[in-house]
Amino acid sequence: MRILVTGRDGQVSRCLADLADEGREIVCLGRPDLDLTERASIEAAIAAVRPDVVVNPAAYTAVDKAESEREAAFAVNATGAETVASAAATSGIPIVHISTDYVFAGDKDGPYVETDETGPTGVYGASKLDGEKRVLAVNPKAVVLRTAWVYGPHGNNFLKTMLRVAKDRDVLRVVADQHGTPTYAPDIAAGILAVCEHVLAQPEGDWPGIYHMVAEGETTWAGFAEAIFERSRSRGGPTASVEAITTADYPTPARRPANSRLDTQKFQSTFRHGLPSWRSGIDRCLAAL
Ligand SMILES: NC(=O)C1=CN([C@@H]2O[C@H](COP(=O)(O)OP(=O)(O)OC[C@H]3O[C@@H](n4cnc5c(N)ncnc54)[C@H](OP(=O)(O)O)[C@@H]3O)[C@@H](O)[C@H]2O)C=CC1
Ligand SMILES: Cc1cn([C@H]2C[C@H](O)[C@@H](COP(=O)(O)OP(=O)(O)O[C@H]3O[C@@H](C)C(=O)[C@@H](O)[C@H]3O)O2)c(=O)[nH]c1=O
Ligand SMILES: [Mg+2]
Repeated sequence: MRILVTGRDGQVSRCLADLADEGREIVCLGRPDLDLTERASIEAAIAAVRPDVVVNPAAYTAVDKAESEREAAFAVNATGAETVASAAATSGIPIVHISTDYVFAGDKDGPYVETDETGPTGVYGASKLDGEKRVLAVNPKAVVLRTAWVYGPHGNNFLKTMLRVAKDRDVLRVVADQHGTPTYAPDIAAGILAVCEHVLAQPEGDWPGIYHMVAEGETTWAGFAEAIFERSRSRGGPTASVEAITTADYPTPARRPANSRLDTQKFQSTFRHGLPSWRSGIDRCLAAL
């Protein structure tokens, strides 16, 4: 199996690269070689690599900055995603596209299922939602995987921010009224691989569509921070105590959903694969750092 992955230094791209082995070639290409805003660079990459499947985790992911850079966010997350999907479709190649829990408004009581109404609260979520629709419209062999709260050893994420800030401070104020599921990037990469294998094993199967793929369980950002510090402390790493605050106490340019828990039943039953608990990723991440 040969997989073309967009982006080279992203959290998920790097973890996919780590899964390459004999019989599984994983080619990660980023800017300037592959630029989501340059159709020619995508076509050239597909022609050169001749992949069995294309995976698209590259994205504009700066949630707050997107509020003032709407065009840049849509150029990558909406138009760029469409371009990757349509270039793949031209060669009859399936695409696995990565999306986000931030497509939801967050006012549902329970976990969101794939058929629930969307309603992004910010520009980033809106651009990702537009990307999902475009990908599904232009490539009949498209899988859209919505994941959430990604953390891992590579790149920037909430876990690394917490460890960094804890070096200088004893108490961190963290919002406790946004509910979701931290998901470890290497587990996301393994999940993507399971999807690729299924798609190639059953080319005519009934798999195209949207799926929710997050770790087991749920927490809040404050709960995640507490768990990070508990595990870090026990390993002799940086630690701090967490003061639970509300979203109103922590003003940001972009509004985040209060609830972005995702139901993963459809993903698990279709692809016969489940992700480990969000907690179990923390120790693995600290060990890898
Ligand atoms: N991070 C998170 O918490 C979550 C992420 N997601 C989604 O998961 C996917 C992976 O996220 P993650 O790995 O964290 O993202 P990162 O922010 O770690 O990486 C994004 C990558 O996209 C690349 N990129 C940006 N613009 C372009 C472009 N025009 N052409 C080519 N590459 C580009 C970046 O390159 P460069 O390094 O050069 O900037 C970077 O390598 C994304 O689609 C994201 O929307 C979903 C839920 C949560
Ligand atoms: C750093 C920090 C953040 N927060 C809050 C702000 C926010 O509500 C929440 C998370 O902050 P961050 O900016 O790290 O996370 P954010 O950029 O919102 O993360 C999102 O990224 C995109 C790409 C996604 O797709 C989402 O799934 C999600 O992971 O924690 C605190 O309360 N205290 C703090 O010290
Ligand atoms: Mg952020």
